[in-house]
Amino acid sequence: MTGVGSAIERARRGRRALDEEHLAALAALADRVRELTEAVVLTDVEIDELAAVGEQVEALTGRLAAVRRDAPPVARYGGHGPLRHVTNPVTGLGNPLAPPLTIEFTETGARAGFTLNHVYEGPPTFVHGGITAMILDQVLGMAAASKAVPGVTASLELRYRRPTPIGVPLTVEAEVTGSSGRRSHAAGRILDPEGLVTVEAKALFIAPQR
Ligand SMILES: CCCCC/C=C\C/C=C\C/C=C\C/C=C\CCCC(=O)SCCNC(=O)CCNC(=O)[C@H](O)C(C)(C)COP(=O)(O)OP(=O)(O)OC[C@H]1O[C@@H](n2cnc3c(N)ncnc32)[C@H](O)[C@@H]1OP(=O)(O)O
Repeated sequence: MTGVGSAIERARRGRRALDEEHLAALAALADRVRELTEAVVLTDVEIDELAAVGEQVEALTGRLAAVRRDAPPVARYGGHGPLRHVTNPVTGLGNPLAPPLTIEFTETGARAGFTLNHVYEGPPTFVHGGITAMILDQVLGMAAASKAVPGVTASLELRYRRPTPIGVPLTVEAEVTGSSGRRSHAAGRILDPEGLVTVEAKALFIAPQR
């Protein structure tokens, strides 16, 4: 087999799957690290305390790195379903970088509610545009995968209509707008608490040739 699609399949199958108990423990650790990251971004402690905490964090990193995988793990849906990517940077419960988003599938696509803290700030009080792009890429991709053909992002077009606020409940929604052969088209948006669109997106996903 050649091509990106088969390479993704092979890489996922070659990874050791976590059981549900192990995944829950990893997710709990990732939550604590999310709290740590927000605390780092907002801390106002003295310089000596910054250095002291840094030393403790370095020691904790050493404990985790003591037994290391070559690549992130996967897990099975519900413990025995298909393999899922548990460290995805948007949805991964096991990735502290991920907000994380819990995506639900709708009749026409996918949606999720989420709130972003100051870790994701770009312009003061607003979400960084690269973060909203990443979220839209993922949710449009999952809409396409669930309603049309799973594929990699070939193009992503964004229109930032108004700033996306930090610290308030946001919604992201996406729907499939067409598909043919290996190609799926999707459209979506991020909405603020008043239902106003902050970012609009259109994307093309292409199933890699095997
Ligand atoms: C078992 C297979 C699984 C495969 C799916 C893999 C993953 C998806 C799995 C689950 C999905 C679930 C949810 C999440 C999904 C997505 C969220 C985030 C995804 C990413 O974060 S993903 C990383 C960023 N992404 C890349 O890293 C892509 C790099 N890139 C490539 O891997 C190639 O570039 C590729 C494969 C895109 C095309 O390669 P290729 O060799 O197959 O292309 P080819 O030339 O044959 O084009 C075929 C037809 O598409 C037209 N076409 C091509 N490109 C176009 C473009 N940009 N605009 C308009 N049309 C375009 C041509 O014009 C032609 O059209 P025509 O057939 O009519 O001539």
